[in-house]
Amino acid sequence: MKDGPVRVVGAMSGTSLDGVDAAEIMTDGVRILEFGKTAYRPYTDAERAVLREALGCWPGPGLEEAADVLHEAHAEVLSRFGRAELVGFHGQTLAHDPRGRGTHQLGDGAWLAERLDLPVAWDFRSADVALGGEGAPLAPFFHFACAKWFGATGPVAFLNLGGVGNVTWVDPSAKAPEQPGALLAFDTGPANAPLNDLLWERRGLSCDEGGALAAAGGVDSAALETFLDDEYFKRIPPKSLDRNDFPGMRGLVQGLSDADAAVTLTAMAVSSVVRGMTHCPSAPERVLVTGGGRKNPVMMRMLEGELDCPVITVEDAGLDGDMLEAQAFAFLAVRVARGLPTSAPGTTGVSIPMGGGQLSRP
Ligand SMILES: Nc1ncnc2c1ncn2[C@@H]1O[C@H](COP(=O)(O)OP(=O)(O)OP(=O)(O)O)[C@@H](O)[C@H]1O
Ligand SMILES: CC(=O)N[C@H]1[C@@H]2OC[C@@H](O2)[C@@H](O)[C@@H]1O[C@H](C)C(=O)O
Repeated sequence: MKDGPVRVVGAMSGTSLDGVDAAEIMTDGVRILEFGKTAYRPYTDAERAVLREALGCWPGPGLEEAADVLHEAHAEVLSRFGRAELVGFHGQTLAHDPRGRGTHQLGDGAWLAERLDLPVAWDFRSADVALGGEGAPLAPFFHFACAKWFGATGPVAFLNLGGVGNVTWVDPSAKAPEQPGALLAFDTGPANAPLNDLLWERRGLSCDEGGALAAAGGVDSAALETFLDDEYFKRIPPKSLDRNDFPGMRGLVQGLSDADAAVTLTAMAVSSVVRGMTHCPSAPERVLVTGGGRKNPVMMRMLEGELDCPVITVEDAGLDGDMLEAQAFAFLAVRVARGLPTSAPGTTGVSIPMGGGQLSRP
């Protein structure tokens, strides 16, 4: 790849299974020069059902239909961009068990490279897991570049409220993200996934739009306490989660009305973030919220009430909270192509800073 900044497009299909986000940035893999075009390709209900069916599966036969759905959705959304130097393709996490069977992102970057006639960086997580890391979260190196981009002067935290929640504490005075002490990142707990699953099962809806159902309910504090007793919250980070790692959550809200169950699951997401923040090396000056949960006013109000530092959205810092993960995998793609590290002891717990990912050329 030529030296200096390049135009790169990243694509992410997240754990909430809503669709594919894609975004272009101009970067040298260290600094963000410019944010560019973005695009979103929602899954149809039928496509989502195919992907849902594949959740929990490890590589092997039987995933052809899910792979077709994923590949075609990506090919379509990525065809909306002008010619880029490189594509970053996260794929769809189907299973994540870093201390056991590994991590599995559905999607073949070599196929996509042929289809788009472009180099594709992909399989971002497995090398980190193979070297003893959690394989997630990986957005933190990009969060570091974002903090530099908007000129943060003191520690800040990025909080992603997707299907799963994750936080990145950033010290923007560090020279590089792989420098010891620059970053601490980890998954906080389940965020929107259990809420979406509840709404889907009970009402055939994809999410609690605007937190409307939660706003009408009351938190069941016994269920919340039981949830917070889980040993995950005591574990020292880095640590990561699979989408369905808290299977007992459903049972905890089973006997509750729809509204009480929704607000209790919302409170569980928020309380796990609040617990998580106690692991940060110092109180951040601000928490910048990204991901779909920032559009849920009940979740946001609870966070503001429970965290003792200002809570803002990433938009307040000039960023795009719908596209941050797609942009992250564009940024990481350039780091993969240039042999730069993509994870470090503070982000995935891997023993030394390391570069993951594969690069496939057409
Ligand atoms: N207007 C809204 N009201 C309530 N919830 C919303 C709204 N918009 C989005 N969400 C929630 O945010 C989710 C999508 O968030 P996001 O796109 O950040 O998840 P993801 O990227 O798939 O997940 P992850 O970051 O775990 O990979 C939706 O499934 C929904 O639960
Ligand atoms: C294994 C996996 O896909 N993890 C996702 C998931 O969704 C949110 C959270 O759990 C985070 O750890 C990660 O995604 C983001 C993009 C990351 O790697 O930073």
